[in-house]
Amino acid sequence: MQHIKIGLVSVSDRASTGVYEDKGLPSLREWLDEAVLNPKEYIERLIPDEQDLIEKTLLELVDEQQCSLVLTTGGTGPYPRDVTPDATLAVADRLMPGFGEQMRQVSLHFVPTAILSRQVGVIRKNSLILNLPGRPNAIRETLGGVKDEQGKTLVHGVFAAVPLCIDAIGGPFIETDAEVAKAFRPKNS
Ligand SMILES: Nc1ncnc2c1ncn2[C@@H]1O[C@H](COP(=O)(O)OP(=O)(O)OP(=O)(O)O)[C@@H](O)[C@H]1O
Ligand SMILES: Nc1nc2c(c(=O)[nH]1)N[C@H]1C(S)=C(S)[C@@H](COP(=O)(O)O)O[C@H]1N2
Repeated sequence: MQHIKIGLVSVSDRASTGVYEDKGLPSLREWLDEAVLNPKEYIERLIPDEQDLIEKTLLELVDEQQCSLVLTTGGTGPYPRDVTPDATLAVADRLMPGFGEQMRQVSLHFVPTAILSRQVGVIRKNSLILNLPGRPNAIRETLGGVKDEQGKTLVHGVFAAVPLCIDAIGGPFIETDAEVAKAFRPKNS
């Protein structure tokens, strides 16, 4: 299996200044460890809600570290200091609107305020960047989707589409644990 480098960015004023312990990075790692079977290297950053710094961090993770996937958590809402989507759009080569659309759809199954997240998905160079909401539970919810008590998928999480997207931009072939997030690749793709 191919090695994959993944950038993880927790954007939170309070977690980055120690007001509370950051649960964003551990939750991202925990979910990815369960879902992705490839050997993985995580590059992690915990930063405040500052647009310049978020942009610089994304540029470093994509251009210098060459992460194939970058997941951010936090700072996607309507509050004045929520600027993660703005920073992500500023470094984007191409928009992938389906990721934001689907995450809001999935999240509506958990919270009626799902539509307040301005989260986006974009491609920069050979990297896919996805914004996730800041509540630690939102990571599992948006990536994994909605499952019934037997674990059967009721609504797909967005991770089902991540491996094919990364194939398309020249990244490593991602294999997943189908119980956690079944990667969908159309036949002959
Ligand atoms: N990185 C994090 N670690 C732990 N808990 C978090 C984190 N981010 C958010 N939360 C929890 O989710 C709630 C809502 O998150 P939200 O992103 O709206 O925080 P916020 O109001 O933007 O503040 P901050 O940027 O300081 O985290 C927070 O009050 C907190 O309980
Ligand atoms: N799956 C999921 N999506 C969610 C939420 C959540 O708890 N779970 N919270 C919503 C709320 S209350 C807000 S304000 C927005 C933005 O959150 P953020 O600023 O922490 O990124 O995400 C929304 N999307």
